Amino acid sequence: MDVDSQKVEKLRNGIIPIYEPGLENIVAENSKLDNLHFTDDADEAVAFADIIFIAVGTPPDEDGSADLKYVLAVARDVGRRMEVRKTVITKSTVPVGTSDKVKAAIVEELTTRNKDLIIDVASNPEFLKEGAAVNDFMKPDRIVVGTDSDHVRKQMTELYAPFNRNSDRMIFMDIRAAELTKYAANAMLATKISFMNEIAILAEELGADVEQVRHGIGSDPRIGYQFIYPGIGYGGSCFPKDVQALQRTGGEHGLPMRILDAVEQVNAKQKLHLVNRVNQHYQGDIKGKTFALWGLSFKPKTDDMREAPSRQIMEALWEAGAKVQAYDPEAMEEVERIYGQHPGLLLTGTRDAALTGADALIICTEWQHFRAANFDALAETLSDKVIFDGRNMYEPSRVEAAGLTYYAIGRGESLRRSLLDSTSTKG
Ligand SMILES: NC(=O)c1ccc[n+]([C@@H]2O[C@H](COP(=O)([O-])OP(=O)(O)OC[C@H]3O[C@@H](n4cnc5c(N)ncnc54)[C@H](O)[C@@H]3O)[C@@H](O)[C@H]2O)c1
Ligand SMILES: O=c1ccn([C@@H]2O[C@H](COP(=O)(O)OP(=O)(O)O[C@H]3O[C@H](CO)[C@@H](O)[C@H](O)[C@H]3O)[C@@H](O)[C@H]2O)c(=O)[nH]1
Repeated sequence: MDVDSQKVEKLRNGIIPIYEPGLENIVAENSKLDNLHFTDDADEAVAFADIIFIAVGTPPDEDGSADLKYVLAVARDVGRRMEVRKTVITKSTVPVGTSDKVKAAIVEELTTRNKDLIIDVASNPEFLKEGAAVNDFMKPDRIVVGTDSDHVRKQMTELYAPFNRNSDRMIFMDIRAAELTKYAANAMLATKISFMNEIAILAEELGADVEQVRHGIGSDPRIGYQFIYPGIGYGGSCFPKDVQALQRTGGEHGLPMRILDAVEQVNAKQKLHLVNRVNQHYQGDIKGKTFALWGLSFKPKTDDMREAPSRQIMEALWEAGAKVQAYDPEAMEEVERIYGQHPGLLLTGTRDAALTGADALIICTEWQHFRAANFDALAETLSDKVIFDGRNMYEPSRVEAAGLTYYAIGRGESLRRSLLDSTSTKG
């Protein structure tokens, strides 16, 4: 059930409104098997379901806290319509205490209607990653359920049984602990990224290669290889808003979240790090330059542009009078929706078309498709023979062997050579 009727209509016709690998087949198969129905009619949805998941958006409010208006609207929708006992599960990422608010909103509606029905409200946060959503859902590393009801415990165990066969991944806990678990998980992952980005900047200054450091520390299982890739800052619809919401929650309880303050500050700076390198390379004058830009979405395998670092990078380049020729395998439509016919932006149909007439290349998203690059051809095409790589896609020596200047993130040695190179080119 979605209030966006156009989305519902598309889904009914087998059209997936977002790009998510593997989703189309699952929707088609289960629609065909009559396992899956789409509706914009709340009456129909509430009457049909024993268990109702609330999975609507929780965008940041003006003060950074999570805006609960959509979540509470669903709660009221349920309270206005339920005629028998229901279980309502909060799947949206919501601050601690929200399940109590959801229950209160439902009970208020029931009271208005003089109904005395049992309502169970529980928390079941979602941990999937965009671009890997299907696999993360089918093979979860944990299924967190916050509840104080044996009835819900039984329902959830039965519901998740098909995804829980190999080993028991159900983790039952208190509702408040479940709500906090979601924020703590995202905040920890964002912290790993900002930590690594800070180390990367230090590595640049010290002439060390952060990719070697990453291997060196990731091999310690206490640290692990995941989420220590330096880059141009974390984006997307979750980390930025969830870090902010947790900061806000701490603040409300007189507990400033000092680590998260730093995580956010480092991320904000990191998003402009590559632009600073561009300016440094061109000694502050990029007016009239044309930059090819590969990758626009906030990460590969999605068309999601929410908080994508590419946006800030493009906007900074336009501000300085440069033009952008951009290509992304999936996000072009979304970029067009956001920027319309921007005079500084040309969207090209292929990766190579973005290079035509460009002075330099900037890489914002590490789509697999960009890995196999022909550096000799790039050196021929790019008039200033320079690549600014925000995702450390290539081995610096290979790029430089083609006569290109290569800036990556935290690769001090290559940076040192690049800076020497650009100084000598400019005499
Ligand atoms: N996107 C992710 O990868 C991800 C992963 C884990 C958790 N989450 C959390 O899940 C929640 C949803 O995220 P999203 O990215 O899917 O948001 P979204 O904004 O893309 O989608 C929310 C949908 O809810 C619909 N909606 C709004 N009000 C409604 C109502 N009253 N009844 C029915 N539908 C309604 C909207 O029309 C929209 O289609 C957020 O709390 C987010 O933090 C998202
Ligand atoms: O080593 C890394 C890993 C990620 N990122 C960046 O971090 C952001 C988020 O990436 P990722 O976590 O893979 O994508 P999301 O789909 O936003 O998923 C996160 O946010 C979801 C919504 O809450 C959670 O469910 C997931 O568990 C959590 O990983 C992106 O900009 C990535 O480029 C890095 O810079 N370095």
